[in-house]
Amino acid sequence: MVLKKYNINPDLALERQKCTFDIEEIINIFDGGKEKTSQRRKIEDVVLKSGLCHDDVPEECMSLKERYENAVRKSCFFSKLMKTELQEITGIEDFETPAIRRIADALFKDISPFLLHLGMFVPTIIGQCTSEQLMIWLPKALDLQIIGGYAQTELGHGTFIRGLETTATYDADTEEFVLHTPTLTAHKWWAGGLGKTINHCIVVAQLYTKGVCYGTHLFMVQIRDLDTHMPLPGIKVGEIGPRMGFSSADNGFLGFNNFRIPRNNMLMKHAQVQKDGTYVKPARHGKLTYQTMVFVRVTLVNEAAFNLSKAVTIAVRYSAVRRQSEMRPNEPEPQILDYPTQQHKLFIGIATAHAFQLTANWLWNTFKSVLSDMKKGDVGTLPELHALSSCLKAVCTSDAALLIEQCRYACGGHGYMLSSNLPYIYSFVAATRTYEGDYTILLLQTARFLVKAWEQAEAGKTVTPTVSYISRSLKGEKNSWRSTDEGIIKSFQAVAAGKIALCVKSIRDRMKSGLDYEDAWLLTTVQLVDAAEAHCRSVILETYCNEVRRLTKSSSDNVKIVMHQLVTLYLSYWTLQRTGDLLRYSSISEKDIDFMQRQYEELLQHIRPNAVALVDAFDLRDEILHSSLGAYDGRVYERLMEQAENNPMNAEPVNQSFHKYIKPLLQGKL
Ligand SMILES: CCCCCCCC/C=C\CCCCCCCCC/C=C/C(=O)SCCNC(=O)CCNC(=O)[C@H](O)C(C)(C)COP(=O)(O)OP(=O)(O)OC[C@H]1O[C@@H](n2cnc3c(N)ncnc32)[C@H](O)[C@@H]1OP(=O)(O)O
Ligand SMILES: Cc1cc2nc3c(=O)[nH]c(=O)nc-3n(C[C@H](O)[C@H](O)[C@H](O)COP(=O)(O)OP(=O)(O)OC[C@H]3O[C@@H](n4cnc5c(N)ncnc54)[C@H](O)[C@@H]3O)c2cc1C
Repeated sequence: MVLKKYNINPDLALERQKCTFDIEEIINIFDGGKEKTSQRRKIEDVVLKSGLCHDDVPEECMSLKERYENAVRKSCFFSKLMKTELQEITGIEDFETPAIRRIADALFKDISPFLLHLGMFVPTIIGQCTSEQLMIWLPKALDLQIIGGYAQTELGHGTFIRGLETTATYDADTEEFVLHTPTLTAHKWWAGGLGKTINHCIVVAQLYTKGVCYGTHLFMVQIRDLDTHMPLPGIKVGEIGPRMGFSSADNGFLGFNNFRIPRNNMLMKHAQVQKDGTYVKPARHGKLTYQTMVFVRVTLVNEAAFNLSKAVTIAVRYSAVRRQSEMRPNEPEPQILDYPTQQHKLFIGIATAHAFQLTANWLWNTFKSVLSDMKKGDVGTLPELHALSSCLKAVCTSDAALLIEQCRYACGGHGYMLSSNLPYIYSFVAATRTYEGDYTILLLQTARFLVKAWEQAEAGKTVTPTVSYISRSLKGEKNSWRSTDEGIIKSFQAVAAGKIALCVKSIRDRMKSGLDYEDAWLLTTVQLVDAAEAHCRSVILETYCNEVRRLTKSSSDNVKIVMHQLVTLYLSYWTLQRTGDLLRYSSISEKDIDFMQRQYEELLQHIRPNAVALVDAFDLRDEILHSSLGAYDGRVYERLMEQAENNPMNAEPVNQSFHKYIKPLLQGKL
């Protein structure tokens, strides 16, 4: 749609006058510097001027088939733009640059069928291929001569990768692998782009050679003819059907009937099958084939932050424009943003978007540093990265989904309109809580690491920095509550340590009563998930505080103040959410809790004048927000009416169903 130009709504104009800080300063902090901001804006200008974002009818009014076809059209032209103008004008060659990710949302209100190509296919080639394989596939994939996806999940198994049923059996006579789908439940299911778009696919299958199964490995498989796009003989492929979201992309199913691929199509950076069928196991770590999942989990923390920033921008701007009820009899209706309960719903969204964005950046740097260790042959830091990326992916996507839904509640009935964009944002983020490792499963992975860390610390060994609080707790350090940043973080660490201690005790007690380790673990999993979540909270709180302090060192005082107000709001909010835990594991008193409650309520008032400016500082263009409620000019009612008038349902005054059904019904002739 072409966005009509309106004058700024006077309420929003007044809000912007109240701002106490330089918005540009905060924008630069989150972009990573002035230059990055200007580079991002340049990219956005190119894409927005390209005309690619235009739809003749609103996306939500198209049929599923039309939505898919429209998204393919845009993906192709956007890919061309990335290869040509964007590279030439900005000098940017990296598809994963955050600026490309952000502006992609101006094209796709839902998602691109090419997402998995860039999000998983290319990263898997980079992470799992030998240098020879890389030279064959990477240039083609980057140049989009081949388009790929990542087919791991099956109809019967998603979480339990070791339970996957697809087989890849090596035939030494022909030097080929035979891919086969032995059962109904072995069909690949869900892979993005698989339904209709891609011609290549990374397939995860159980490797058999010389009659022995060596577990799951990755294979590059061409599934469609490059010219006709017809499925190759031996391949059964299609779309799985309508979903809650992801409607403009094509999630697919895939079955193999003894389908042959060359030996060299096994991705052999870590494990190999030699020509005679001899298996060479990975030299360093058994789970290196899971690396793409770790990469995506890291990027999903960023997705949580970005999508939450969109939702809260929409809801805060709307709340500044919307007037409802009265605070005192006969007074004019206030902006709903003036209600403390509305501020309570929304300001935590702003603070959380900051917390997650800074945590995402920190996690990304940790990921890069672990990759560089691994390149040198050191896999020692991988378990901690796995534990961190697992819990952060779980907690950040889950919190973001809840807060986005809260933003929708904050917009009342209008938030329910698809044109608000809140339902799209929610259904996208709700899926991220499940895919790439379900919430519970990933927290249990972190819990496994925490219990091991506890045992190591008990044995007097040094543990990694993110769990060093365990050693302090084992040494008998008692928590004394202080309502400072450091004090609160320490208390949250005490909560995590207390919960891990109880898990360890429960497991041991259960084993003493005769259970084996597996059963003792299983019966403790409710507590283990809880302990991993508590650990994750302490990591987010600490990272957020540290990063704000580091990044605002040379900022103006006003930016320091407002950024720190948000940090304090976040710490107070979580303290109040977790009073039960804190009363149990820290020395917090009822008086302290009263103080935190008052501090929290005062902070809502302090932040209130800057609320609109703070969401403006996410610097999200209207074309990215796609929202009738959240546009920069605040012309909510004009846009809602515009959307209604453009609704294809209103193209004819009387719908044909009246003549076909209603009239005959009215006349008793049906
Ligand atoms: C033109 C178009 C424009 C668009 C452009 C936009 C630009 C886009 C660019 C970027 C955007 C990025 C966004 C990306 C979005 C991507 C969309 C993704 C869609 C979804 C995809 C998927 O879902 S793929 C499928 C994912 N599946 C899963 O995650 C399954 C979850 N299950 C598991 O991971 C495992 O089964 C599980 C870990 C649960 C258990 O594994 P198991 O082998 O059984 O291991 P276990 O016995 O429990 O543990 C043994 C041991 O191993 C350790 N370990 C386990 N996993 C890992 C690991 N990953 N790394 C390291 N170590 C691991 C574990 O801790 C144990 O250790 P020890 O305790 O023994 O020491
Ligand atoms: C939109 C979307 C896109 C996707 N894209 C892809 C893709 O491109 N490629 C791909 O391969 N896959 C993809 N997936 C699949 C996704 O990775 C899986 O759905 C996800 O990993 C969860 O696995 P599952 O569906 O088997 O859930 P299940 O494992 O069946 O989980 C169901 C429930 O059982 C619980 N549960 C399972 N095991 C345990 C356990 N051991 N202990 C305690 N509780 C347990 C879970 O917590 C959950 O509550 C996609 C999924 C979605 C929704």
